[in-house]
Amino acid sequence: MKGVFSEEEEEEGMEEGGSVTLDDLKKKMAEFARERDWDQFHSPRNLLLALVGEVGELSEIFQWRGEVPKGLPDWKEEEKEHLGEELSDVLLYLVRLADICGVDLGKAALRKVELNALKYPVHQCKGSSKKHTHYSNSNSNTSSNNKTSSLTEHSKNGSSEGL
Ligand SMILES: Nc1ccn([C@H]2C[C@H](O)[C@@H](COP(=O)(O)OP(=O)(O)OP(=O)(O)O)O2)c(=O)n1
Repeated sequence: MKGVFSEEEEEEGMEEGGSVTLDDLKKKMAEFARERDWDQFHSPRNLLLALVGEVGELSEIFQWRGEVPKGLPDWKEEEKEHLGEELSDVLLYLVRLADICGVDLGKAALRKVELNALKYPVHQCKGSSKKHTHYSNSNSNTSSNNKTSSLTEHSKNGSSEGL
């Protein structure tokens, strides 16, 4: 990875990946594209297609292997390295797509986690992998409008500060 990170970034620990933020990746991708005069190619549609292509490459790694144990204990180092590369391609295109579309991905994802928690209340779905529609008769917060207003109420109560 030498040469990819500035001295400052290496000191901050970005080289080790420990403290990398979505904002760091967004800036890296913007710089990567600008340096190559590739902003012209990084349109929403192109980035979406590139993202889907990389999801396909990621899927190929697992294709035909059957279920694999968590942590991938039997995989060779080079197989895990390859997996890391494909996961990264997906993440990088996703971060770039969000940036080009003017979406704050970190903020949107945190908000989505809150919405998910409202859609899947612990007391209703603990230990069950059923889709939220399974609970829709007993849960009035299933329409998207209701979800949003519930989230707003939730935020007002101070449970989702900063979202
Ligand atoms: N127009 C492009 C082309 C590439 N990349 C960056 C983002 C991805 O992280 C990576 C994708 O590069 P490749 O298209 O070469 O795909 P792979 O790295 O998967 O290589 P290959 O398809 O040979 O397996 O490079 C980019 O930002 N914009």
